[in-house]
Amino acid sequence: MSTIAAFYSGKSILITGATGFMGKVLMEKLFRTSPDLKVIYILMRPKAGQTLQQRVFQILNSKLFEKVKEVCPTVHDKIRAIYADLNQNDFAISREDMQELLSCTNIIFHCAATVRFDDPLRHAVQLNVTATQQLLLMASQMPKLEAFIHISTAFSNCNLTHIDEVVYPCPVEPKKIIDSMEWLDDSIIDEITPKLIGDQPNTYTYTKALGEMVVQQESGNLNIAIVRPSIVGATWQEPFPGWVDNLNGPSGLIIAAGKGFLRAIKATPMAVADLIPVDTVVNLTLAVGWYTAVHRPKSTLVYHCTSGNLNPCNWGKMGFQVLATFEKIPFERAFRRPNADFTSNNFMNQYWNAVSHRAPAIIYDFYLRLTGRKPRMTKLMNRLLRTTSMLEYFINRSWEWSTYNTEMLMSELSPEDQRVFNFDVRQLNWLEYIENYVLGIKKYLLKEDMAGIPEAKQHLKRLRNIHYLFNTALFLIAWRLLIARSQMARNVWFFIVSFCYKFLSYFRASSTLKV
Ligand SMILES: CCCCCCCCCCCCCCCC(=O)SCCNC(=O)CCNC(=O)[C@H](O)C(C)(C)COP(=O)(O)OP(=O)(O)OC[C@H]1O[C@@H](n2cnc3c(N)ncnc32)[C@H](O)[C@@H]1OP(=O)(O)O
Ligand SMILES: NC(=O)C1=CN([C@@H]2O[C@H](COP(=O)(O)OP(=O)(O)OC[C@H]3O[C@@H](n4cnc5c(N)ncnc54)[C@H](OP(=O)(O)O)[C@@H]3O)[C@@H](O)[C@H]2O)C=CC1
Repeated sequence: MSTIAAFYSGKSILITGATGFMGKVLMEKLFRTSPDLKVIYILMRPKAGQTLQQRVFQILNSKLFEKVKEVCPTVHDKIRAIYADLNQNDFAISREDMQELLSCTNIIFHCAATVRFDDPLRHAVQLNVTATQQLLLMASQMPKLEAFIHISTAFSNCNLTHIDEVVYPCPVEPKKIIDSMEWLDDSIIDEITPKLIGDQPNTYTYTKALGEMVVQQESGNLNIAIVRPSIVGATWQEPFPGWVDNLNGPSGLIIAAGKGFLRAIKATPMAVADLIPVDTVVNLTLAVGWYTAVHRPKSTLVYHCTSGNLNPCNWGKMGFQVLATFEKIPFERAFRRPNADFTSNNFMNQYWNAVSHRAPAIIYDFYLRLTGRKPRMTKLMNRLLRTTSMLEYFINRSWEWSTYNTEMLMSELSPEDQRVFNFDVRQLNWLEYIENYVLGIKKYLLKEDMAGIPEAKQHLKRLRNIHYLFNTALFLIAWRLLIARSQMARNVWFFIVSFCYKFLSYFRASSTLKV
């Protein structure tokens, strides 16, 4: 039996962010491999009109949990949803719940965070720094706690190009930032944000770096580890390939490209696309939980969960494979044919934005207005361009992450654990993975039926014909205008026509001779 799976049996595990992308996969794997675990406490809030119980019910009834329900029929009873809002003092947890958490918890996985790049600094600090500090305080009062695993990001130090598995100091102490958020008003915070974040690209990476520092400074006697995944993508293998349920990272852009909205993006084709499947991150996280609790390393170990140094793939190859997959598995009701191009030149990027994004949106909105409908394409396009501009930082650079700790951990695992908790990305076949990723987006995010593929292909053919017709008409109009204005263009035109005529005459004469 797997040593790691056995370790989690009988344990009470606390997870923050369990309703998020990574949190769900973490819970699924825990229940599937250690069905005898005692309980999983999930700190969560009601959302979108759903109570805690409704949210849990929805998660457990999703496709992701189908296998779990076979292996662990009592899964409903083993989840304890605890009302908590990480934005509030003491997380607004009731006294009884707090008592239970403090006295029973064995392992903590802290996944909750705001992952938005444009969150106001105050909010990002509250969730990614202050909440981490409060959770550590709670952890320090848990007599049975064996390990605290903090999920950070490989980009928390993306202002560096070579990143080691260490916590780097931040220019301003996290405590000072937390204190200042209490008395500064929003307008001043907005004004000083660019100065504070310095060479970090956004408030997300900045606050994740501060969060790591808090973890290191306040670790006390706790057994703590930090896991740093890079760009987390759909599942590779488990519980099945291609599962994804949110638009973060590449997923949103793959949809935009597949639906024909995204036609060009400023990206460096040779830059490393450091994508990592979510099930790989979860496997490493569970292995880290076990190792930290059992081996109790003297200091806080950082584990990079990245693919670039072991099995690199670049954005050019990834983009090509995404487009190739659209040929086989097109998305339904595309706006234009999928044909996204990478450009590393600023001027060309502006040009394509005007010609391939804004102009078609304006034309389409004009058509909607003419037919008495509400225009919406320009708004959607502006949103897409804002999103691409925010992601540009990450697709035009390459980073090198050292993975000594991660490799050390791999060597510590038994062959059975290496199989059950596989995080060796050298075995990943990118082409197959990307194809499954696109398929997963179609099935689980867009909820499109596979039976609709022939109709989607027909639709793309129609779009291609419209495209050719439109281009031919445009060319003829431009040419007609040119001929009317320029003697030179007229001469070229007559030369081409007479050349074609001569060629045709020669061709006809030679074919008559043969007969
Ligand atoms: C050929 C192709 C090549 C592809 C090539 C790809 C390259 C791709 C590189 C990526 C590189 C990242 C590298 C960092 C890796 C980390 O460590 S960070 C973790 C990942 N974090 C992210 O990706 C967050 C990025 N996103 C954001 O920050 C914000 O969404 C943006 C980009 C600022 C956009 O904000 P916004 O315009 O205000 O839009 P927003 O309100 O968020 O959402 C618009 C709509 O989408 C929905 N939505 C937004 N997010 C979600 C979600 N997660 N789930 C479901 N619905 C959502 C909203 O509900 C909303 O719908 P409506 O309410 O309008 O109906
Ligand atoms: N996705 C990625 O590409 C990467 C993610 N990471 C890290 O991995 C971790 C998980 O990310 P991911 O799963 O993708 O993120 P998601 O955005 O999918 O999930 C975030 C989770 O945090 C919870 N949360 C947010 N605010 C609060 C709050 N005030 N109170 C209670 N819970 C809250 C959310 O709950 P709710 O459902 O109620 O909103 C949700 O469960 C994060 O720490 C992130 O920084 C690191 C690298 C890349």
